[in-house]
Amino acid sequence: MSPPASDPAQRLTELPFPPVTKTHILNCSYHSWHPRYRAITPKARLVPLPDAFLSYLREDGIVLPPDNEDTPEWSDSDSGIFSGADNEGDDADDADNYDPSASWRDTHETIERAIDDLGGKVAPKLNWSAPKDATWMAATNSMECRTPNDIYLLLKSSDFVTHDLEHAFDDTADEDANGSIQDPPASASLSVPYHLVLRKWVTLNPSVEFRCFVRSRKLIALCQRDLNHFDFLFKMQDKLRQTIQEFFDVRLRDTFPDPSFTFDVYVPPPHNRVWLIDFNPWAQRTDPLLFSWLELLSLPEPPSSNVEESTPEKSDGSSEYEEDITEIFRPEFRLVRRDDPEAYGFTTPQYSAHKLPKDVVDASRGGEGNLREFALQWKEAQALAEQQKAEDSDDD
Ligand SMILES: Nc1ncnc2c1ncn2[C@@H]1O[C@H](COP(=O)(O)OP(=O)(O)OP(=O)(O)O)[C@@H](O)[C@H]1O
Repeated sequence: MSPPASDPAQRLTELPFPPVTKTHILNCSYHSWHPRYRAITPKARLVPLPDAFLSYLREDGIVLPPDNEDTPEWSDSDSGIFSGADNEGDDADDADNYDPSASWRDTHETIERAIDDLGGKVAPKLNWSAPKDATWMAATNSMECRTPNDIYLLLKSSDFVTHDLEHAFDDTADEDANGSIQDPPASASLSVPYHLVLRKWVTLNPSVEFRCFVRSRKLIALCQRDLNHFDFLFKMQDKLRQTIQEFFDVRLRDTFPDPSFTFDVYVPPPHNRVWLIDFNPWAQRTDPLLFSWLELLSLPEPPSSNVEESTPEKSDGSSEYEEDITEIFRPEFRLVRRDDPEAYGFTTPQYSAHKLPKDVVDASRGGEGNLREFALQWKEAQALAEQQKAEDSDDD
């Protein structure tokens, strides 16, 4: 679940969302739904996270535990981002001895074992969000992680993960014992059972990832997740829609705790098996991709039986042509057409708002290593500026 995309036009409109509660958000947390849907998700391990690990994630700067097997690929104590095993000089002696994982060693070891169990390569996420916005920090330029340190680097660099940690219950209401809506208690975020989700790494083809929208237990719409044009999808649109509809009817419609939600799926060739990737709440914070929330809230709903009730009757009460004139509701399935990317204004890469300003990146050209180092320093400068601002406002 990424932080809400800013859509000023939509923010100006009061959207008629039903209240979103803490329970709705928790129902979409991987640790809540995974036990029920384990058989239809890619193989994964969940590691419960102790407070000490959460404090580590929340700390400024990126200090990685000593990596005893390899020399760390990059280290720079001046940038505030380094591996504890690779520093020289007086100041660095302290860093040499410093192991941030000392207070959560068990967790570190559990993560190591889980990576092994999953074949040596994993895609990490927290309860709701994957660090998709931080892949530029990784040597692989992807979310593929082979060591615990690969995972910590991605998690600590990601704004999406920070959103899970600090803002999971933003804009939610809570129900009291009588079922009426209240403001959430200030300490709400303390009660999240945080988990690290490690999914066995599979090379997914982004063209066959889809987001599906469910209102009142009816699948009303679906669309691509990757916003590029893929010609071949148009030929198989009906088959994909039918496969996903059947998957929803059999697996999710009556089992997900909320009546309205979104889910993401992967439908690899030959497109007759569906993998569940994720759930998101029926809320403005979920990216509606090729739809707008206003559309999703007002799209017509299918009749309950999926059958048009107005079949004319013969005098004996039967309806001879019922089969022929029955209308089957089909959820609206949007694909990106050839000219859409420009028309919709999404030619900029996804998540770019969470990366660095283009000028800054351009100015730092000169090899991937330099760019990464420059980016790290830039992040640290930003953190220092924030800290200075906070101190200045305290002085006032
Ligand atoms: N097992 C896996 N191996 C490799 N890549 C994966 C795996 N599972 C998911 N991915 C990729 O990671 C992407 C993000 O995963 P996921 O949807 O769980 O993250 P998210 O943060 O919840 O996303 P959103 O905010 O869009 O809901 C997926 O679109 C998919 O491309």
